[in-house]
Amino acid sequence: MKAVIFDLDGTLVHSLPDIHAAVNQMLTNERQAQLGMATVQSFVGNGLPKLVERVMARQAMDMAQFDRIAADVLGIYQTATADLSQPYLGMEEALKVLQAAGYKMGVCSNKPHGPAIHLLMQMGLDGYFDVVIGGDSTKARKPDPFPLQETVRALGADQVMYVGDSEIDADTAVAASVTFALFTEGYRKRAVVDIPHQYAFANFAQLPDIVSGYFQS
Ligand SMILES: O=C(O)COP(=O)(O)O
Ligand SMILES: [Mg+2]
Repeated sequence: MKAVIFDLDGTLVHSLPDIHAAVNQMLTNERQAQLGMATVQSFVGNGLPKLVERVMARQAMDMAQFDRIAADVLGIYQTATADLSQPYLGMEEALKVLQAAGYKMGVCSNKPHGPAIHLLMQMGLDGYFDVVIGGDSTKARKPDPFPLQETVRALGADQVMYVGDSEIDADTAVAASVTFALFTEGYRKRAVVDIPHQYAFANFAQLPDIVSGYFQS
């Protein structure tokens, strides 16, 4: 069975504006200065605990408060997960084409599972995915291969492509020996040539041909 597995933040959805807003709401609560969108973007990718750690380090906040601050950010984000987020252009159309072509689809994200499900539901995307693995769903987070392997296993897939936007996704695919398609318009930090990938695309209209080309090869 053939499956296409997607990353979420910066791949299916431009979710940064809501993440940014949640971080800044927490910073307001803590009487700290606000952070810009680009700074917060550079902190996204390794999951919520890492994001909070990076924000607190940047603001020289007391790390003894980490658990309370992380819970605060999660609580705020859970109440406004999809207020400002935008689906990438053509993404849902590509999912429709892939679903109609018979591919099974899953999500493997470092975003916590609760907000990941909430975001997919709010965007009307939950019906495309049989399995959603979040950053807190398994014993490990990407770039550890385990969550991706777990997504493959839960889908019951024997042939897989992973689609993601970051070097973390690329490293995960390498570690799991899974073919990787890089969406170049998300939150990557390095140049496209410096990120290991078998396929790259800037427009979701290209994805169905990439997927069918790979599975026919
Ligand atoms: O939550 C993050 O840091 C990144 O989430 P992603 O794995 O869906 O890109
Ligand atoms: Mg991502």
